[in-house]
Amino acid sequence: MAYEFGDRHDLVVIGGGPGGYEAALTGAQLGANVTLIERNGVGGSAVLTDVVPSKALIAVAEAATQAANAQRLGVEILAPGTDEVITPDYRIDLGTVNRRLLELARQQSLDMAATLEKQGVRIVEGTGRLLNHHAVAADLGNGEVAEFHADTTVVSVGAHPRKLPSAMPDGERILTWTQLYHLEQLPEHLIVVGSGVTGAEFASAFRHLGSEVTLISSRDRVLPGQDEDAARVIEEVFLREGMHVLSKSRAESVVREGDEVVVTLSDGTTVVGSHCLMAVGSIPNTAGLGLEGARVQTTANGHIKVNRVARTSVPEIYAAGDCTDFFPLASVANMQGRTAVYHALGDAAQPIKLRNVASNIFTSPEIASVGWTQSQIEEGLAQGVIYKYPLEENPRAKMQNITDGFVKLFARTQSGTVIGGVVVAPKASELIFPLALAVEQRLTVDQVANAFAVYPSLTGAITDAARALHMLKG
Ligand SMILES: Cc1cc2nc3c(=O)[nH]c(=O)nc-3n(C[C@H](O)[C@H](O)[C@H](O)COP(=O)(O)OP(=O)(O)OC[C@H]3O[C@@H](n4cnc5c(N)ncnc54)[C@H](O)[C@@H]3O)c2cc1C
Ligand SMILES: NC(=O)c1ccc[n+]([C@@H]2O[C@H](COP(=O)([O-])OP(=O)(O)OC[C@H]3O[C@@H](n4cnc5c(N)ncnc54)[C@H](O)[C@@H]3O)[C@@H](O)[C@H]2O)c1
Repeated sequence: MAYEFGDRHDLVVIGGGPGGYEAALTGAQLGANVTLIERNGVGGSAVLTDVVPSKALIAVAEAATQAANAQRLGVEILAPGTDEVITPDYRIDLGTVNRRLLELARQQSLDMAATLEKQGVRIVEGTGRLLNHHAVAADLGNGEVAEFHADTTVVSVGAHPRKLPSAMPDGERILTWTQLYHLEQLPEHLIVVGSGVTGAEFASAFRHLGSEVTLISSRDRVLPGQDEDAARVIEEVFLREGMHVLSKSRAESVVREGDEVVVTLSDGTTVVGSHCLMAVGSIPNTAGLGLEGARVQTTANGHIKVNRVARTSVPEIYAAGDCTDFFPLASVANMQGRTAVYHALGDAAQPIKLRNVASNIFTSPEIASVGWTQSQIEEGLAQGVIYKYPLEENPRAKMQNITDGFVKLFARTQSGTVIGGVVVAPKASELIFPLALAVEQRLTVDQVANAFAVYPSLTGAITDAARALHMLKG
């Protein structure tokens, strides 16, 4: 039957992570006929191996350190039935912890699949690939292939851990982050190769869980590309907590020798541990997708090029998430998936402003940021002034014995409009939202300062920083 413009729109989504899930849900809500092809589980790597289990593991690490924090505030812990003050020891049963994390992830994946099905989305278990700009195939296993007509296709296939040929993971002692959740026992000595966000988060978590940790950083400091003051705070905390941080050290090879792993650095020195986590970046899952045949353009690294409404070089094909050349965050994947479908189906699509994306690094303390960065301001890419307010001056922080961290605010010279900020604090992920709102809504430092912050509260540090920038408008 000939297709008539205005017929029910066939939307096919390949990949059910944050990008694909949101695209499918939005499509169903807008009345499209939606098919989602997913090969592993709805929720994607974000739910099954990346965000959900890692943040749940970090919650365990935080719980493990609470007794020590309480002691610093003067809480005495007594041996049962005595007045003897003891320093409590703790042990992590990693097998039990991991089973809980995987179950949490599995359940969330099932809940998300159920939500999609309730909205009328057809979920196809299989591996999707583009046939052309109006047709998608799903390999269902056993040689079976299903084909779908697509008025619009959204490709949201994510990425997988990068592996170095000289440091191949064996799933037992040399691991990618997706393999950590099968460990039964806490690594005695975990060597983390790569000090980007993934490496820093796991190094912090495993140190708090009780492992000896060595972090191998190829740059001169951890968290390259992040706010320098923030990275300095984290590195100081890591060192204070007994982590070994090797900077300007590139891992050339990682090999297993019995129950040990040996990491050889580029200067020839070796580091020996019980386990090694490879956190050296990700590769987009775009090989074999039929992109070239469909004339979808990619970058040299295989990321799909998209514009601000997530459209690719082919107007009927959109792409969202880690397989694109945008910022690899679950929140961005979500926004791209939604925006793509709004745009394709003729609803009001807001082009995505990457500058306004709030992000957080779940180390301890956390680092949250939004907007322009200090280095961009210093390079003259944005006109702004910078104010840094140390948390140790904040009354609530003093009460809670928080000594590390700060709130940093960036405001446009003259107008005083908030253009960015960084928060380094426990739960910085919760504190960044007022700054994200200020950046999105172009609030001035005076408007932020005039809002009431609860006294005493850590958000008071945000209004105090905004107040300190008041003179800008003068
Ligand atoms: C350790 C770690 C922690 C992270 N923590 C955070 C965090 O705290 N906050 C945050 O915002 N971001 C975080 N991220 C980033 C986040 O995980 C990604 O940005 C997010 O998963 C991207 O979503 P996506 O939909 O693009 O891809 P994914 O979540 O990877 O989903 C893609 C899906 O596509 C499927 N697929 C692939 N190819 C095909 C095919 N051909 N056919 C059918 N299905 C296919 C896969 O099975 C997968 O289910 C973290 C990343 C890592 C590695
Ligand atoms: N909390 C979060 O939101 C969160 C958490 C994890 C990841 N992510 C997302 O994933 C993205 C990627 O982060 P990532 O840390 O996985 O990858 P990355 O590419 O940012 O970092 C990998 C690091 O490994 C280093 N490296 C590579 N080879 C090495 C070697 N042989 N020896 C030593 N170091 C080596 C690189 O120089 C780099 O600094 C982030 O930008 C972020 O968007 C987000």
